[in-house]
Formats: sequence, structure tokens, C-alpha cells
Amino acid sequence: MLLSDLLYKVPLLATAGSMNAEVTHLTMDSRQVAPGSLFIAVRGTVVDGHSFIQKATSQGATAILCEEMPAEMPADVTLVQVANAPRAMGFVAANFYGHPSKKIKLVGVTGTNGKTSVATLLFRLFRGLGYRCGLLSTVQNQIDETVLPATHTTPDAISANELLLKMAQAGCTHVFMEVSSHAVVQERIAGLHFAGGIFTNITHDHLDFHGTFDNYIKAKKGFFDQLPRSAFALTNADDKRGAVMLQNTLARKESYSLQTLSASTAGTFKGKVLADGLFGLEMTIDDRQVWFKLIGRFNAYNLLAVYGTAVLLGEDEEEILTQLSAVTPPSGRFEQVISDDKIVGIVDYAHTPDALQNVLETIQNLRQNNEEGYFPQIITVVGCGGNRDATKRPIMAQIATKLSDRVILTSDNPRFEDPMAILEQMQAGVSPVNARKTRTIEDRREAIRAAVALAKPYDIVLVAGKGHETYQDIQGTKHNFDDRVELREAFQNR
Ligand SMILES: CC(=O)N[C@H]1[C@@H](OP(=O)(O)OP(=O)(O)OC[C@H]2O[C@@H](n3ccc(=O)[nH]c3=O)[C@H](O)[C@@H]2O)O[C@H](CO)[C@@H](O)[C@@H]1O[C@H](C)C(=O)N[C@@H](C)C(=O)N[C@H](CCC(=O)O)C(=O)O
Ligand SMILES: Nc1ncnc2c1ncn2[C@@H]1O[C@H](COP(=O)(O)OP(=O)(O)OP(=O)(O)O)[C@@H](O)[C@H]1O
Ligand SMILES: N[C@H](CCC[C@H](N)C(=O)O)C(=O)O
Ligand SMILES: [Mg+2]
Repeated sequence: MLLSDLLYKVPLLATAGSMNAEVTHLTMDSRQVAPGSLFIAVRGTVVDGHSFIQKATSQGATAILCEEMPAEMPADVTLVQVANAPRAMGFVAANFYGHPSKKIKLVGVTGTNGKTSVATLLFRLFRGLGYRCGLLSTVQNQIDETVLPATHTTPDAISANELLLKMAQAGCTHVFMEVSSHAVVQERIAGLHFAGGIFTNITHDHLDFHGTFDNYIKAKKGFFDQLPRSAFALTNADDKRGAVMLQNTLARKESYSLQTLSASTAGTFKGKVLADGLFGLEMTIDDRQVWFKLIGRFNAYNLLAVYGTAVLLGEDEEEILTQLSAVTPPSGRFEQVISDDKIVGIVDYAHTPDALQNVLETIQNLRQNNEEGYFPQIITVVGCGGNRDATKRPIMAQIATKLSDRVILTSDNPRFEDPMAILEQMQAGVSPVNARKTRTIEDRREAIRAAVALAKPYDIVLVAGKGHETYQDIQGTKHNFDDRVELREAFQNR
């Protein structure tokens, strides 16, 4: 494609060289540059892409898109200067791939917790309704039946457009994608055309990246600020920040609520939980009574958001609820592994204080005396990720110890941090009274085995934080590790 066509609608500050250069490949990574490439120099959190301009030219780049022109202008390469390279990259990527987001109905989901759950439920619901669909999620990307690995919750703009094009070519009519706060700030969604946006909730996370909670709110709101007038913006009316998200959006404002408040504050889509247990949820949604296979009150919010979205996309209410009641949750979300002697293992991706609290409260409410009158104990195994928000560490340990009978603090992707240093920060949140029921075992496998050794039949072992993940990330190496496999093996070796 001609460089001038690629730059359609991109505000330019300056250019040097031919705008008729033919670009065959886009990349923000100098290591991927080859003749025909447009290299986009992006300032990252570790290095500045501008320092690789020379390298990109020596590897044969056709053109460079940057925020600052290099001191030495390379010959035979076109230079394009813009104010915001990541944002320009979004529009360039959309131009390069022919605006695939306009060829499908693209719905984005943002919020601290529930993005994967809502996006996956939507994907499964719409397939059940007979559509070909796409999914961009933390667990995996999917082009209808074809599963592709996901490296991020939200892919970069180039990968996203490439995937969306493949989805459109495969006949997908609807695509459901997670929109992380990192993605909004890093402009990974710039240039995408959304048919709708959904807000789940916002609680403590990612303060390492955003600095303050206010900035984190602004990042999420940024998604709704970008929605076009033709889109819908569906928010959670029961979340304190639900209304804030829609303050400046051009999109049609819609909401959902499980609370019976006054008409002015209650949502457009209303639901009520009638019963919840290990069997699932019984709810009324818009006056229809339905059973769902998902466990936990928090999932009632996810289901209501999914229902509202499907209605806003024009589907029949009755048909939606019939299909949705058969939909199963995504992998690693409240996934149960039961031992032969009836110990209940639960693997859940709770890696924020709010998620951990929700899951533990759900488990507490599900507990009942068994036939012999035994009241099950809750044994929790939990850790906090390295090179991520450190301020959530003591809070998560405090929640785990408050809501469990025994707790084992352990590692969860220490990445480049010292695992014991992370664990010490977690221990700081454990009150002296709760310290007695808490142990620290750095090795996650040993921690799971110790939890299983403590358990009696009917007890519940919650292994939190990794869910679907199949690795433990230590010093940049991803070692095979799967909480569900580990639980099963621990049960067998008991
Ligand atoms: C903190 C963060 O978001 N980092 C993302 C960011 O990397 P970075 O800022 O560190 O990049 P950098 O290493 O400084 O490099 C800057 C630029 O120089 C380029 N470069 C670098 C080296 C070189 O030799 N040549 C070269 O051109 C890089 O390609 C890049 O364009 O840009 C990269 C390219 O898009 C991402 O892969 C990377 O995600 C890392 C792996 C990551 O872990 N991100 C997490 C925090 C994340 O994004 N998570 C959210 C979900 C969060 C949630 O909601 O729970 C997600 O959407 O996945
Ligand atoms: N609506 C919700 N409200 C609160 N907690 C939830 C909700 N939905 C799911 N959770 C909890 O949060 C965990 C993560 O859920 P999910 O994977 O759907 O979130 P996510 O927003 O995609 O997370 P990530 O930011 O890592 O992509 C679940 O395992 C569950 O414990
Ligand atoms: N999307 C989240 C995933 C956290 C999962 C947890 N297992 C961890 O490694 O901290 C993040 O990147 O912060
Ligand atoms: Mg997710």
C-alpha cells in the first residue's frame, strides 16, 4: 500500500522523503523490520523505540513513523513525524488492513474484573444464536472454531487489525474483545470502530502502571470517550463509577442493575438473584425466570451485561435467555476439581482484592453441613504477581486470611522480582490473630500439596490467581504449571 494511503486521516507534523513509497509490512519492533516495512517508533516503559530508528533503516525499512525526527536523516527512507505515534499506529493499522472493524459488529468490554467472563459468554451466546464470531481475550483468541494463543488481554493495534481482518474473511459477523486499561492508555484500540462498549466494574488494580486510582478510572473512561455516536455504551449502574464512564461519551447510554433503586438510578436492564449455589444461579431478568450454569453473585452482573448487550445488538429476549442458560463459564473461572474422597478444589483467576473477596464470599455462602453434620473448612492458596501493582499484596493476604480457615501464601508469576520479597509484602497484611492460620510456602506446587494435606473430605481448597494460566513466569522463563493439573496430582498423591 502507498504510504500516503496508509496515512489517510493521520495528522502529520512533518515528512521527509517520498510519500509514494510502497509499504508491505507494519511493525513497532525493529527486530521484525525487513525491506518494505514501516517501522513505528514507540516510547515504551523500558526503552524508547526512537533509539532503534538507525537499526530499522539498516535492516531496510521503507519508512519510519516517529514523534521526533532523528538527528541524522537516513537516505532512501521516508520519515513521517506525528505528535502521538501509538495513536497514529492505530489508524495506520486500520488503513493497512482495510478497516476490518467496520465490516463486523465489534463490542469491547472493559472493567477491572469480568472482561474475559463477559466477552467469552457473549462469544458463546452468539455462536449459540447461530452466528460466526470472533473473540479477543486473555485466555485465547478465537476465529469462530479456530483457537489462537493470546499474549495479551488486548492485542496491539497491528495484531488486532490483522486478527479482525481474518475474522471478517472467515465470515464472522460479531467480535467480542476485552479492552484493558493498558490498551486504552497505549492506544492499542485507536482507529477501531466499535458497535458497543461494556463496563463491568472498577476496583483496586494496576496502580503500578496508572499511578493513582483516578488515572485508572480515566483510562477506562477513555474507552467510552472514543466510542462513536452509532455505538451503545452499556454501564453497570450499581458500580460507584458506572455513571462516570458515560459522562462524555457520544454513544447511546444504557445501563444494567441488580439493585431495586429508584427509576432514575436503576438500570435499563434489570435483574434479580433468586438463588445461588454450587448448581449455578437462578435469576429473574426483565421479569423472566432463568437458570444459569455460572456460580457466584458476581456472575449475575456478567450475565446481565451479556443479556443487555445481546438485546442492544437486536437479538430476541426469549431466545437470548434460552441460549444463555446453557452457556458454560470460561476456563479457570470457578473451575472445580473434586477428589475421590470429596475434597472440593476450586481454581479461580481471582488476582485482585475485589475478585478474591467475591470468590471467597461465594464459597462461604455455598458451604453447608454435610450428611454427617460436618461443616467444610476453606483452605486458600494465593499469591500475587511480580512486576505488577505491589499495593494489592497486603490487601489480598488480608482478605484471604479473613475469609478462610487456613491460608497458604505462595508465588504467582514472580517475573523479575524476588518471590520471598513479594511474600513478605503479603504477610504484612495478615493480622497477628490470623497469622496462626497462615503459612508461607514459596513453591506453588508444594503450597498446593500442603493445602490438600490439610484438607478433610468436603473441605474446599481454593487455588486463586492463575485460573487458565498454564505457566509460572520466573525471571522471564515460563515454566509449565497448571493449578488444575497440580490439584489433581495432589489429590492422587494424598
Ligand atoms: C507495561 C506494558 O504494557 N508493556 C507493553 C509495552 O511494552 P514496553 O512499553 O515495555 O515496551 P519497551 O520494551 O519499552 O519497548 C518500546 C518499543 O521499542 C520497541 N523495541 C524494543 C526493543 C528492540 O530491540 N527494538 C524495538 O523496536 C518495542 O517493540 C516497543 O515498540 O508494549 C509492548 C508491545 O505492545 C507490550 O508487549 C508490553 O506488554 C507487556 C509484555 C505486558 O506485560 N503488558 C501487560 C502489563 C499488559 O499489557 N496487560 C494488559 C492486561 C492488564 C489487565 O487488565 O489485567 C493487557 O492488555 O494484556
Ligand atoms: N463481574 C465481576 N465482578 C467481580 N469479580 C468478578 C467478576 N467477574 C469475574 N470476577 C472475578 O474475577 C476473576 C477474573 O475474571 P475475568 O477473567 O473475567 O476478569 P478480567 O477482567 O478478564 O481479568 P484480566 O484483567 O486479567 O483480563 C474471576 O476469576 C472471578 O474471581
Ligand atoms: N492481566 C493481569 C493478569 C494477572 C494474573 C496473575 N496470575 C499475575 O500474574 O499477576 C495482569 O497482567 O496484571
Ligand atoms: Mg481478561
